[in-house]
Amino acid sequence: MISIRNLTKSYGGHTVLNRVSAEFRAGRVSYLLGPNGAGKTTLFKCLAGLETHTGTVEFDGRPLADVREHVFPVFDDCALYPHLSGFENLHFLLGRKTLWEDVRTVADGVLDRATLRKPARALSYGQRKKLYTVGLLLARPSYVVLDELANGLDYDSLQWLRASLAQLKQDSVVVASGHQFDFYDRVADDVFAVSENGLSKLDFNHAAGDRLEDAYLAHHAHGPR
Ligand SMILES: Nc1ncnc2c1ncn2[C@@H]1O[C@H](COP(=O)(O)OP(=O)(O)OP(=O)(O)O)[C@@H](O)[C@H]1O
Repeated sequence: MISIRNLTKSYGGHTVLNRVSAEFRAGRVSYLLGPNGAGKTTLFKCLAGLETHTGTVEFDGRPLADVREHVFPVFDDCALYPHLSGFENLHFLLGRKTLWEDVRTVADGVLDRATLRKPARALSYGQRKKLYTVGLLLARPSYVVLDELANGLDYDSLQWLRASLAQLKQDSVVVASGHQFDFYDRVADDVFAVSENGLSKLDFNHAAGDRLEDAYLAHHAHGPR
């Protein structure tokens, strides 16, 4: 579990998150929704130790410093070393050499060998996203933080990503954000809204047919404005 307690993050005089608390549980995908600029990426940066903040973040009761190698954050830009090949970038992401045979077991046809041999600067936005997802599937980290991973993926890749997230969450805490409600409708187990400096858990049960758009609109109508 990832536990956040009274986390506050400000940039200069602008408070983005004000004393927010939440628990993201293992075996579930915790999905964060919220308008542009609400603070989703900022929260993820705090979870990954990339921003200073007040309040606490614990990973199964331990501070980030103790578990850092088990935390795998993926940000929207999917930063890669541009002059290195896809394979070499996987090496850096995983801390070990990665063979095509390893990739093939998880890539399921969405990323081929020739693409991984190209320098990363020649990869499309969607291919970079898929490279990171392959890295995740091979690393099997305990804590996964995904900022807009589904952005830019084609139809088949989205089906693969959905199945990949279902696999990943079996032994991980997965926290994700993104604006594609129709994709996350069948991915999200727990839903949190980031708005007005706050973070609140919404009533949502995808097994009962709940829709994220309805949950979002209800929160928007009745939540803090
Ligand atoms: N380094 C920074 N310095 C100053 N302000 C920042 C910085 N990073 C983010 N902000 C501000 O913090 C607020 C939250 O930004 P953030 O990127 O977390 O939003 P978001 O919810 O991820 O948005 P989106 O849905 O557009 O990705 C915004 O007002 C943004 O301008």
